[in-house]
Amino acid sequence: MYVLSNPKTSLITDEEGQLFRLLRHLDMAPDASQRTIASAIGVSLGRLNAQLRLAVEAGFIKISERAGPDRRQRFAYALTARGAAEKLRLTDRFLAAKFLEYQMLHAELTGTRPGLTPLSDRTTFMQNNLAPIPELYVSSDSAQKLKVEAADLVSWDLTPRQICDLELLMNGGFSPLKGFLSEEDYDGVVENMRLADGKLWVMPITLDVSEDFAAKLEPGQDIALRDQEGVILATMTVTDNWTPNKTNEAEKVFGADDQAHPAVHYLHNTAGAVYLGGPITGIQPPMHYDFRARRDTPNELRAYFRKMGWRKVVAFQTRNPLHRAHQELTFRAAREAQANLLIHPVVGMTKPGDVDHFTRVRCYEAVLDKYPTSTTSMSLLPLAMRMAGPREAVWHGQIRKNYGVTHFIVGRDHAGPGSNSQGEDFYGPYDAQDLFRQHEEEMGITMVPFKHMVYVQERAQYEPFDEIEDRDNVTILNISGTELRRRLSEGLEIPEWFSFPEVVSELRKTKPPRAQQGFTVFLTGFSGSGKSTIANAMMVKLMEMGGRPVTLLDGDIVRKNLSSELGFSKEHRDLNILRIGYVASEITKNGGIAICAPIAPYAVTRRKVREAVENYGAFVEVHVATSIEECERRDRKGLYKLAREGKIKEFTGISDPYDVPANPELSIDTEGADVDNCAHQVILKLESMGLIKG
Ligand SMILES: Nc1ncnc2c1ncn2[C@@H]1O[C@H](COP(=O)(O)OS(=O)(=O)O)[C@@H](OP(=O)(O)O)[C@H]1O
Ligand SMILES: Nc1ncnc2c1ncn2[C@@H]1O[C@H](COP(=O)(O)OP(=O)(O)O)[C@@H](O)[C@H]1O
Repeated sequence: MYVLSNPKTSLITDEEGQLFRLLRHLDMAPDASQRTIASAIGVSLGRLNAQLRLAVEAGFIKISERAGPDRRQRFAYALTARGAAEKLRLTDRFLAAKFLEYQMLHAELTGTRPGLTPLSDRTTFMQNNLAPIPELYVSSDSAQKLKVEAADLVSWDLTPRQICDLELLMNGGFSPLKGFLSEEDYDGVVENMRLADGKLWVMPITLDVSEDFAAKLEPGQDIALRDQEGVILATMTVTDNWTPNKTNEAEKVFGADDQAHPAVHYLHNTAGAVYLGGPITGIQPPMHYDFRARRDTPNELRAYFRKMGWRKVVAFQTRNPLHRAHQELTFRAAREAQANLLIHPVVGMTKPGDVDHFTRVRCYEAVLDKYPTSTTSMSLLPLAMRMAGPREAVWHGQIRKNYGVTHFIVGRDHAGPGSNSQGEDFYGPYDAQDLFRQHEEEMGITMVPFKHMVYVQERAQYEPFDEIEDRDNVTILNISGTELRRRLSEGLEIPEWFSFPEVVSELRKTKPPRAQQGFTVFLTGFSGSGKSTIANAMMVKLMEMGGRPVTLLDGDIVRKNLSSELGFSKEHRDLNILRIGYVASEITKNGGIAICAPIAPYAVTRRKVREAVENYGAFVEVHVATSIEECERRDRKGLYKLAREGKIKEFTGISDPYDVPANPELSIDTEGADVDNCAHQVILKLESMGLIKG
């Protein structure tokens, strides 16, 4: 048994010291022989043997037999996931002990008390924000070994948000966290923004999984964490496994259990029911193929600041394209703090509906040219935002501190989630600044607060709104995010005082005016109501106009090709409609027009298709509202007769349900109008929605 010291005190026992040296050596040089290890860590062979035995018993290392003639090299030793976690824990304690030792020695030599800032630079050790920060990765040799070992473990396939969280856990961006929160830490964070040991931490970073997955696990079991391609990124020792009270989490962390808040919506609809907690052993970072040169870990940024001699750095967090107001704000912040500037945009996950990060990074690169090159830098942060306003601001500050930044800009409504279900703001415009201020000192990063910046036409410059004394005598201009989106979607002018032409041109490329974007027309109604006939007429009219490719996904045609194996049970109909929805959303995403004409009898499924399409463009639901009597009278295919005779089962409108659309964009009465007129009604609707130009 190892005698481990009390983690609350900084003293380290001899045994811990030896264990640390052993684990460190095996991390750097797995497979070394006993002789090499003994000489590297300075112990006798006999003593090493005893140590190895203890470490194997504790599950920190594993022994394998090696083929070969040399008896002295018969065994190979390598770190296990548990050993790697133990090494990380000891590393922290070692650092703390060494710093304490340093401080005491410093105090003795300089006659000062420990904890005081040293009197002269000569005796200052490396500036706090520039010293390397502990990561959770093992060495690349050990990673190779652990990967093989982890292949036998139960695996969890990480969600996109968990991949973002894991990357920042592993690279030190979420320091002091060493893994996904334990239940005790989670409770502390939710209730009073502190970990169980009292350290400030405001955001629950939890590994949410399904109930089925959680039920398979034993306490203390190691699991492999894989990315969406199945690559093992880390292992985790599951120490905690619990069902959280999500309502309480929503109220305490996000301010209300209101699903208009994107993170609350995620919590209830996307996150798994059970949380797992435990330490992480990092094997490799998630792979990024985009903008690799613009991505830095906390240690890489710290090294960059060291190299550049940047002692003070002010960071600007953003999830939006930079416009002139932001540039002015960042200039002023850097001037006020007399610091260098880091543009630190989030490229992990932001608010649903935001401009995608590919477009944004191209915009940032265009704006970067307008800053003095030697004073400003840009780096991309793979964070999954929660839009938690005040708590999010503090979290952002802690993360930036880990990245070596000394100052942080907090503006109006920092990380605001928009309006709640009553149409009111979730947080006050300066709540984030207030909470940040309360914790600023403890975090060790200084806030640079900013008020709302507006453009004063007479002086042709941006000014903080509440500092404008002659407010009544000048013209104040401002374009809100909503107004900007409207102008972009309608192809209207965006003035130069608002944004840089390069940025506007990038945004226009990604978000062309509505009349050039893709969209989906979704016709629904009984069999024989006229869906296919109207759809065909519309397709011809749209093709005559030209400009965008038109694809018809008719019920019959889809059933012949995409869904040939399906019948007419509820499950099969839903599957059929979701497939149509998926294809339509892809067409819409790529700028085409999709016309769908299935019966689609279920409202819930139609709603899912709407949501999928609306991620990329407009969804126009058209109810072809021909009565069942008229459809039966027409009985074009003779199916109604068969249905009445019971020869076709589950026939929509006869022996199967149809949910009449409650709020379709258009409802057509085919009994009082001819086909051409019905198709024309749809065309007029598309025109009124700005989707086609008249
Ligand atoms: N039981 C039953 N109920 C409804 N319809 C039936 C059934 N059996 C076969 N058909 C024929 O299949 C066509 C409907 O397929 P859909 O893919 O549009 O249906 S659904 O949306 O998946 O419910 C439908 O074509 P349309 O007349 O073009 O609507 C029918 O011709
Ligand atoms: N105004 C109208 N719009 C569409 N179809 C109509 C109209 N008036 C009569 N019809 C007839 O109704 C039938 C509709 O069949 P179809 O388009 O195949 O319907 P669905 O695709 O909904 O099953 C066709 O025979 C069509 O000529």
